[in-house]
Amino acid sequence: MLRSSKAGATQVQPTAPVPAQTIRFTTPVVETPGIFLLTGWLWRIIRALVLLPFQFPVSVAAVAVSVGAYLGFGWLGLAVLWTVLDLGLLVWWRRWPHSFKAHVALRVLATWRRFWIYRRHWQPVLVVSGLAESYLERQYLPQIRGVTCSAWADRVRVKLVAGTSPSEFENRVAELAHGFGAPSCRVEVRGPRDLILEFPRRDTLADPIDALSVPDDPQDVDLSGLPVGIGQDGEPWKLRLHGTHVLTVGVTGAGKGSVLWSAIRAMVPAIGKGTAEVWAIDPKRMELSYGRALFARYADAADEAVSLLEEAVSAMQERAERYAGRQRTHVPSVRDPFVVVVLDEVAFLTAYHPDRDIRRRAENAIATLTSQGRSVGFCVLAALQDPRKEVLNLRNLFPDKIALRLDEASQVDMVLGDGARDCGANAHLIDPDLPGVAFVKLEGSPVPVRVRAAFVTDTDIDHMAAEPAAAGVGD
Ligand SMILES: Nc1ncnc2c1ncn2[C@@H]1O[C@H](COP(=O)(O)OP(=O)(O)OP(=O)(O)O)[C@@H](O)[C@H]1O
Repeated sequence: MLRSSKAGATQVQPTAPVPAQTIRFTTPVVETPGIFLLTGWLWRIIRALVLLPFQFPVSVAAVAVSVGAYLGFGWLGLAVLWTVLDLGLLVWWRRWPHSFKAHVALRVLATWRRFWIYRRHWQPVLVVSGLAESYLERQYLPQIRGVTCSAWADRVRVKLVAGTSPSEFENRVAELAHGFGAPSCRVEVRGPRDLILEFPRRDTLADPIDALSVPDDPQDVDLSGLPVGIGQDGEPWKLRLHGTHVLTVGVTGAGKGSVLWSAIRAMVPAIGKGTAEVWAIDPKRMELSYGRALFARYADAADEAVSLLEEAVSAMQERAERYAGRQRTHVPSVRDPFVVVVLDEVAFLTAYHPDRDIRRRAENAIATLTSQGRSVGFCVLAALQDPRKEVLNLRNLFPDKIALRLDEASQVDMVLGDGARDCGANAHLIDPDLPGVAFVKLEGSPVPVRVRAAFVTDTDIDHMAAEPAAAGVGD
């Protein structure tokens, strides 16, 4: 019925000119001659063959030597060659396992994963996640420049399509991780159009870490790099306290206590010698009270805590006055020890306490300590559950921050700075079964790295407290 012209409906072919448009310009379709296609393919094959020895020198050499052995000595020659080669590899593996792992095992693994995981899935994953670019009806994909493997992760070096930015990858870390079957993905920008995608193969931080050993000699305590845990790459996580202030943020049960205690533990020899002091504020009375013998000052009630903070401010100012015009940096000594004010749940004093005067005094003292204490050997190491500005508007006075498990995605950038979540610091996705796992920005690393604090048990604290007590700390 509708097809009938009597019904008043006119059928118009989509490509037919509409009456008002008598000439319609369209792009002519020109068929590519077969010779061009063939030449294109030939060029690619020749280029790949020429580049092969440079890209995979060991594999190409192995194939070339095998072919030579076969041509020269037949099957027997080939069998002898491979037997000798295998025995050589066996001896290398048994005798120098680390070198074998770095030069053989991880390289073979990288080649395998490059082709089997990344090359094979590259186009579908990038197209579906929206990282393929189209221009004049042609599709452009970022290129894989290389894949390397470490003991725990694959690092895929990528050349970006001109005109795109790393933020497009940063916004799709979840899609990439799922697409390549990895637990997470981290983006590291190396230079223009050059970035690395890091895909862990397994979680190296899945098992709790026992309290780390403490050096016997106080001289060996490095206050600018105290070992407090392990990084995802298996290297020690070193926390700087001297010359900075540290804010540790995490929901209840995230493991803030383990960060505080690991830092205190790493300082024990210096505490024993008297070149470092811990002034502890413990509003919950649960976290720090166990190791009271280690602390030069301790307070739990709010008014005492504020007095302690004000005392720290006075001591800091007295030291600054003495140093003025004479000394620009602090060197820990028994006369002028490095003082760490450890503040558990700082919001109790600055936001939750009902007395306005307590809140104001606490905030003033913390602001003074954090803004003036660094160069004269005073450090504030604070723990906090809720990083919002309403709770702690002083958070920007802490140069170093640790993001343990957080409640919301938006809190990641509040703690670690803008763009941290885009780089893969998904602190809000940390497994609740992994207390002590955190994201931190380390010196020398432009992107946050995943770490786990060592777990200091009550027994460890007992042992720690025994030695400095003997040395007179806490009297
Ligand atoms: N680094 C760690 N490794 C393994 N287990 C840990 C670690 N840190 C904490 N835990 C476990 O998680 C529990 C909670 O840790 P912790 O009390 O330190 O959390 P928190 O963040 O301080 O919580 P709250 O704010 O409620 O005090 C601990 O009792 C311990 O069993």
